[in-house]
Amino acid sequence: MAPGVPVDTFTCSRKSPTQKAGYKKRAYVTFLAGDGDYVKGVVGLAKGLRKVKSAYPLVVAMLPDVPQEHREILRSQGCIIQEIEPIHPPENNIEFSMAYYVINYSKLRIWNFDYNKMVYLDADIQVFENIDHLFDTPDGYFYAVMDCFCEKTWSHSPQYSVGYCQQCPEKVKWPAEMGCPPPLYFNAGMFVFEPSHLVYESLLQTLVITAPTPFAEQDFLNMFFNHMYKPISLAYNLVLAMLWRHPENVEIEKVKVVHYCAAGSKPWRYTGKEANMDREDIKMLVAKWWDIYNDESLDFKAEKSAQEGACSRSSVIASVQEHAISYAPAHLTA
Ligand SMILES: O=c1ccn([C@@H]2O[C@H](COP(=O)(O)OP(=O)(O)O)[C@@H](O)[C@H]2O)c(=O)[nH]1
Ligand SMILES: OC[C@H]1O[C@H](O[C@@H]2[C@@H](O)[C@H](O)[C@@H](O)[C@H](O)[C@@H]2O)[C@H](O)[C@@H](O)[C@H]1O
Ligand SMILES: [Mn+2]
Repeated sequence: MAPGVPVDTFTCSRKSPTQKAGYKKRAYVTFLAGDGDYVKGVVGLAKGLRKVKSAYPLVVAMLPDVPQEHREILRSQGCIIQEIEPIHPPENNIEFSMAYYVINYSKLRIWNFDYNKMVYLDADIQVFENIDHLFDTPDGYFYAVMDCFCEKTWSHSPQYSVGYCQQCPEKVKWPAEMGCPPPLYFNAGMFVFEPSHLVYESLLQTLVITAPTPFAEQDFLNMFFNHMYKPISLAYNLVLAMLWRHPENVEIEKVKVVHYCAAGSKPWRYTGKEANMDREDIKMLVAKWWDIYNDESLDFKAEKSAQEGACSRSSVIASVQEHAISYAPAHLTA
């Protein structure tokens, strides 16, 4: 029998110099797959976070099919590249709302990252005001913004068939004969979470026994985290369709984060031809995205960061700034 190993061999944990007691490893994280043009979204996001002087880095969870050239572009913009392997859903004949959603299950790898708290942002998101205070939300919850069921992409759902939307639950009430209304449902383009190897294992074990559904990993995450989901204000993830579906819920001057997820709204592919894309507010938001993308003063400057060192001015400011987190209005969390 092998000689007993002293118990304390397993209990002592050697901390790296930066991992001092109480040090919280935090970062924004996005996801990049394929050799297409979403890399422009990540560049825009990296520059947007720099423009608002975020104190935290942007990690890119990257699939193997991202070309070397795109990796270099993102490294040159100060992104931290974290290679991940794809995650495919169980064998199925489901028709996803968008065929490419099948690869979005790979997002689940971020739960296995070595950070205490992260803010996930899709690559088609732009941050126009500093949201670092989200890292100070109380632990133990899954923070995200409530989605809308009114777009045609939801035509498969019972909500869409009865005309019900959680954004206006009183407008068309959920029919009593259909039982309880669906649980609050978040858009998975932006969320605040705590990576955990235990949760990661549970996610993967649950995934293999869960039949895929039209909104792929977004549906899966809503099911998995339903018990700890805490809705936060639309200001943190303006799903563009809200502008024409629920304008009464949108205070555009308070919006900090814009999610270019409506059909035809990806700024780097924008033509203005799809439905609603000729709206003045859409044109303004697309132009705002391009202003940041084209602003060379926002390009990453390695030497400047090195001089500022780890404790950059913005990280000191971020650590002392107090911010009230605006949660979703009460009527939306009934
Ligand atoms: O070819 C693709 C498609 C999607 N994505 C990533 O997957 C996320 C989710 O896809 P998308 O934002 O298009 O979904 P939507 O929010 O529009 O439904 C994107 O933001 C990207 O981060 C990617 O990297 N390459
Ligand atoms: O893989 C499923 C995707 O589902 C979500 O996008 C949808 C959703 O918001 C619908 O409600 C809208 O109608 C639709 O336009 C939009 O594309 C997430 O943004 C994305 O990150 C990803 O999880
Ligand atoms: Mn998106």
